[in-house]
Amino acid sequence: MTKIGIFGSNGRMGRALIEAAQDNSDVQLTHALVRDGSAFTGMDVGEVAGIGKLGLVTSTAQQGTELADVYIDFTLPDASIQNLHWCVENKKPIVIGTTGFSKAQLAEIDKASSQIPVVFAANMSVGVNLLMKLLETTAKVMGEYTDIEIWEAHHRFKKDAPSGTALALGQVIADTLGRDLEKSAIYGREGDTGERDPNTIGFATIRAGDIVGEHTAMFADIGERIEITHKASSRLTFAKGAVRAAHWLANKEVAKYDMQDVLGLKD
Ligand SMILES: NC(=O)C1=CN([C@@H]2O[C@H](COP(=O)(O)OP(=O)(O)OC[C@H]3O[C@@H](n4cnc5c(N)ncnc54)[C@H](OP(=O)(O)O)[C@@H]3O)[C@@H](O)[C@H]2O)C=CC1
Ligand SMILES: O=C(O)C1=N[C@H](C(=O)O)C[C@H](O)C1
Repeated sequence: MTKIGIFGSNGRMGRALIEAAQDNSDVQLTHALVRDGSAFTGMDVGEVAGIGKLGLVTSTAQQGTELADVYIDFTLPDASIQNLHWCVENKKPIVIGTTGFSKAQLAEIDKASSQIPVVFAANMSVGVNLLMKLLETTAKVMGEYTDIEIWEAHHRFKKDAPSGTALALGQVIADTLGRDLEKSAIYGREGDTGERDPNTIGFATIRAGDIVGEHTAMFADIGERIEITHKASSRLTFAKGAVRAAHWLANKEVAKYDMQDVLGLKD
């Protein structure tokens, strides 16, 4: 049994993680954190998640360092880095699902991964991680001569764009084709753009209503195109993946892992 802690327990993902932990018999939720001074401090976690009382109340990072074996963080980049430092100080493995990190923050995650085990993935669903494998194959077969476009849609509350998943999909394609994503990426188009440069990878973003998360990668030629799409209809799919990752990470060596490692999808 892995004892897990959740940062940002009152967030959209925090609440889904509480529910997912309840549904997984390999783990026990023993530490549910909220930010210092949060109005949610001291509330029953089940009531925070809307699933009825569970007999555990939320607390802050200061209120215990031995309360869980592995921590899960889906917050915002600055908070995530703060939580990562707390895990390094307390030698706790961490699963990070937050997106939108700056380059400097990504370097901090790399550095922390030489001190504690870290799973870091922009998307914890099985479907998106399988989609990444399909993209490798598609890019190998069609990537050199097709126009590659990635688009994503998310709810109105999302703060970062393009989504971490869209960027990760672009990275898989760029790596497979031996391209530098920073040089190939086009983030939206407007005005007199001229004809399409065949070496670019285009990104488009939709933010609307309560869309949980949708991603499509398109490889378009004259005469045919392939579109590979993933649609998430519940945050529980990400949360279940993250809880599975936390249990998997409990006894792993110090290193940086991703969901492909957790799911055994690496060649
Ligand atoms: N990897 C994956 O599979 C997925 C990743 N995500 C990513 O997870 C992240 C969170 O998404 P979501 O749950 O929708 O976001 P929410 O805004 O609903 O939740 C954010 C949480 O972070 C807390 N938080 C924010 N700032 C701070 C801070 N400075 N100090 C302490 N706590 C803080 C909030 O607390 P408070 O309410 O007090 O501000 C809240 O609990 C995003 O980056 C999103 O892209 C989302 C889904 C799947
Ligand atoms: O903010 C979200 O909600 C999501 N964010 C992740 C991302 O940026 O890729 C994953 C998922 O699509 C939901």
